Amino acid sequence: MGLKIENLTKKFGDFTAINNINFSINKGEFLAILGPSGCGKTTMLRIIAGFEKTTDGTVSYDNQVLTSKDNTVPVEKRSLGMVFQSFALWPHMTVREHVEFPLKSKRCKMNQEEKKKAADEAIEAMRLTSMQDRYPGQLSGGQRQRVALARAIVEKPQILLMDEPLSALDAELKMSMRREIQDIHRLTNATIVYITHDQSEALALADKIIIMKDGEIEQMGTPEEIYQNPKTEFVATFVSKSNLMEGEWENDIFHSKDGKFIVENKKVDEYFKNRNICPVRPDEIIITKDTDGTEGVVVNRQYNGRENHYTVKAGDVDYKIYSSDTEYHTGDKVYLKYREAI
Ligand SMILES: Nc1ncnc2c1ncn2[C@@H]1O[C@H](COP(=O)(O)OP(=O)(O)OP(=O)(O)O)[C@@H](O)[C@H]1O
Repeated sequence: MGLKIENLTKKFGDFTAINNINFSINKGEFLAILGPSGCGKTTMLRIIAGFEKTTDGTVSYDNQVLTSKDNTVPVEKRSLGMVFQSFALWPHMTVREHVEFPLKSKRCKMNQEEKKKAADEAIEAMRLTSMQDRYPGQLSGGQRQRVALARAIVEKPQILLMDEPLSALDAELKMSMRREIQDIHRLTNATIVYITHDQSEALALADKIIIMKDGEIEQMGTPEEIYQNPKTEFVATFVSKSNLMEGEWENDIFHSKDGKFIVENKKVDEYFKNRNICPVRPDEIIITKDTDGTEGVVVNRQYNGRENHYTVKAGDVDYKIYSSDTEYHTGDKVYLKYREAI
């Protein structure tokens, strides 16, 4: 077994930041912990790293207890690499000095030749060879984060902890750095715990995702399970921006309240069926002029290059719809239907 968290609870005074969490992932798996601000993601990561004590419960890796209420293996004795949102680089150290820094610790058992080889490999893996003598002030944001990544992997740690490593970068750079993170996972085969509040990042990178809310796990699963088969309203709306349509389920067929929006052949969790709700993603709704759908009015339209994001008001409810159709405008009367998966 890789990383195992059992009955983990963390209180700050009377406030419970982590409430009795349990999960495990295999060695070499990439876990993303996804949730809104304040849900306890960073606290969880800090406990796994050993920066923070627990109030209750244990963290183990490879069947060795790293953290429990009474006993904590010091951070420097854990085989960990860490990357933070802020990069955490020192202005007076070159790229190479940053990457070599972890190798100077007493726990590093490599000889000089092995250390040089490890630094060379990490620098090359992060494509920093030509700039290894530069200082952080002479690097772009993406290059700085590559230095932080090279430093994190130079000791070949078993566990890599990443706290929103891409959130300080602009949108385009974020996309290209995802490749870097995937390469690191492939090269190191480390067990990765990756904190983010960006749904698309978690879906794109992780083998498993945990959705956290108010210090608890809402759902854990593969990206496909989380996206296609949410088990709570929070997961449905937070991850895939689903509309929560009210109506009635009869066996496997859903009818909206007006009877005109009919959903068939969609896998929906019993949780929603029992509440007579159908989560419908914005890309699963078609806007049409055919009058046999649910009637509404376009109240907002935003073009994002690939598709339009429409808001359609039907009764009291605003529905989000992503569509490649450009012909509808604010104020238009339209009808909504379910788009079955092809
Ligand atoms: N040292 C502390 N003392 C008191 N409360 C704390 C402490 N550290 C965190 N908290 C509280 O615990 C909760 C969880 O914080 P945490 O930093 O883990 O959230 P997060 O999900 O990482 O949020 P963000 O995405 O904004 O960083 C928050 O309500 C926070 O105010």
